[in-house]
Amino acid sequence: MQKLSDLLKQAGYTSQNPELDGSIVQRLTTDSRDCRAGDLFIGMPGTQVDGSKFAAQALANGAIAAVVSAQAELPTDTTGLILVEDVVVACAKLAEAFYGYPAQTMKLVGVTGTNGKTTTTHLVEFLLSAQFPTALFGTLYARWQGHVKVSAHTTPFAIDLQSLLKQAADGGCQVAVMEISSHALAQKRALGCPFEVAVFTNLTQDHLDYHRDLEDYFATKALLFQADYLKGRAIINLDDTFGERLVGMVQSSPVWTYSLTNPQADFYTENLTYGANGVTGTLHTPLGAIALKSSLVGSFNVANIIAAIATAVHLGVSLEAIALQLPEFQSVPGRVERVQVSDRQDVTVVVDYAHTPDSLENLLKAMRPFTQRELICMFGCGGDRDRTKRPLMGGIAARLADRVYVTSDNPRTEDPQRILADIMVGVHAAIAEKSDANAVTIEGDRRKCIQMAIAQAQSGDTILLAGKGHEDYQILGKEKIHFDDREEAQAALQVRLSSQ
Ligand SMILES: CC(=O)N[C@H]1[C@@H](OP(=O)(O)OP(=O)(O)OC[C@H]2O[C@@H](n3ccc(=O)[nH]c3=O)[C@H](O)[C@@H]2O)O[C@H](CO)[C@@H](O)[C@@H]1O[C@H](C)C(=O)N[C@@H](C)C(=O)N[C@H](CCC(=O)O)C(=O)O
Ligand SMILES: Nc1ncnc2c1ncn2[C@@H]1O[C@H](COP(=O)(O)OP(=O)(O)OP(=O)(O)O)[C@@H](O)[C@H]1O
Ligand SMILES: N[C@H](CCC[C@H](N)C(=O)O)C(=O)O
Ligand SMILES: [Mg+2]
Repeated sequence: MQKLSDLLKQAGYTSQNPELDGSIVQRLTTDSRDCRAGDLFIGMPGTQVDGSKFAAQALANGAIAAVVSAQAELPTDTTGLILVEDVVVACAKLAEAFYGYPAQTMKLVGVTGTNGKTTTTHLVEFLLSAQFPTALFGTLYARWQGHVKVSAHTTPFAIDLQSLLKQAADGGCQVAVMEISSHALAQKRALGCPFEVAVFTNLTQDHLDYHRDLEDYFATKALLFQADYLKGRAIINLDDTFGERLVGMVQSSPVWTYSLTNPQADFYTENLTYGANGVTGTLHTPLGAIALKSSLVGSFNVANIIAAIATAVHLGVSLEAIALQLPEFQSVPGRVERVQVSDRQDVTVVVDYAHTPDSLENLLKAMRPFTQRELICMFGCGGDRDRTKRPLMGGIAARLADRVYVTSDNPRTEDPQRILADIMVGVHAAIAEKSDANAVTIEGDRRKCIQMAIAQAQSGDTILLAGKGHEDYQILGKEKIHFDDREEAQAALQVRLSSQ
């Protein structure tokens, strides 16, 4: 809680309503519908509407004042309005001032990239925790020192982010590791956060509903590596072509590169051996080599591991401690998560969050060597999201799996049939290229589809249920219902067992 005039001054703004200067700000909010007495409303620009339009409603609901864009259409009576040039910047500045600049008391690690953020941040949290109390913010949850809050977004909005940082700092955390989405960078959710480490995992197609094209998506991700955000070291994947480009773009910070194979990189691996139960090999680092052993499956996870190790090394964790700890890391919920209900189970079922062409391809390739008989892929694509990735995912599934089940993911407000049809364009094109046409089943009801895929499988098959991973809901229209691939798979496996 702060006096309005003090808060504005700290954030770098001048008071425009002397009669309100003494008012005590109890909360910051960006939703006029949720305003109450003691709130300072911030009218954010959105994809649907400009929040500045709702200043009058916010004030009527009890807000002390409303921060709005100086460019917005203003009412004749401007009582209670605070005009700023850039509301998004103002929101970030007010949020950090309101919560007392919590990021200044911790070391921040930001992980960006299309795939691997959640996995890498979990690995970083795990490797650091023995030495530093560490907070983790990401797609699944914000957690620190025994507190867990389920996330609504991969990167919290500025006000929530600063509030979480404050709670983590008050809880004694010395490090906060967070996923930084491209949406977050575009919307300046983490503006003002000084990152000691910024990690770039990779960039492949996604989010082209939000970004103009891949170059625009890349330019947005690259913002995290500029001096505004990055105060310490950049850690960049040299195996990714955008990563290679990014190395040349980082001007003001030292860079460490990593690679699975390239000895030019600062961190690279050798002699990797993949098994159904994980991977072993050697990791070369600027401080010497260590033995690598992890239960994570797939070469993409080795990339995540190297990125996490480089981060831990930069923050001062010894190579010995890392080599000792790493084999103990179990898994991340919903990432290559096996569903096992009985020793008698004769098929392998894996739930995974692959929801981009690149992740689906990597996952299918990673599962193939451990598939005794056929590799079966069930997936769908989210509605109100990048439509152009759908046929690409259809093509990948049809080419790399023996049998494909196309179903719904989160249709949101789109017609589910249209999403299935978009996917099928890619499936058909891939099948046309091949003489041995794969079996393809289309079933829009995800529950039924999981039941069919598991019931129809043969002993020794691997069934991949992709796209929703940890999600315990399905979004149909504007409604959110409980739905969990893991629970559905367990039930279907029980039915299969009882009929054997
Ligand atoms: C694209 C995007 O990020 N959209 C977010 C944005 O919605 P919007 O731009 O459509 O908002 P809007 O409806 O135009 O409203 C503009 C402003 O007016 C305010 N308003 C609106 C109506 C009203 O009566 N009163 C009022 O005050 C709203 O609270 C808002 O602040 O602002 C909304 C509320 O502030 C967010 O809920 C919404 O996130 C939506 C739910 C979302 O799904 N975002 C996803 C795409 C996202 O951010 N994903 C990333 C990346 C995930 C990944 O890595 O794959 C993430 O970090 O999670
Ligand atoms: N480094 C990687 N490269 C490519 N694919 C990966 C990588 N790491 C994980 N994957 C695949 O991508 C899926 C999502 O991984 P993860 O949740 O770690 O990514 P994310 O970047 O956090 O995704 P989101 O943008 O949805 O938050 C995994 O389930 C796996 O199939
Ligand atoms: N953070 C991603 C998650 C996608 C998960 C998938 N299940 C879907 O709903 O498309 C997004 O908002 O695009
Ligand atoms: Mg994530």
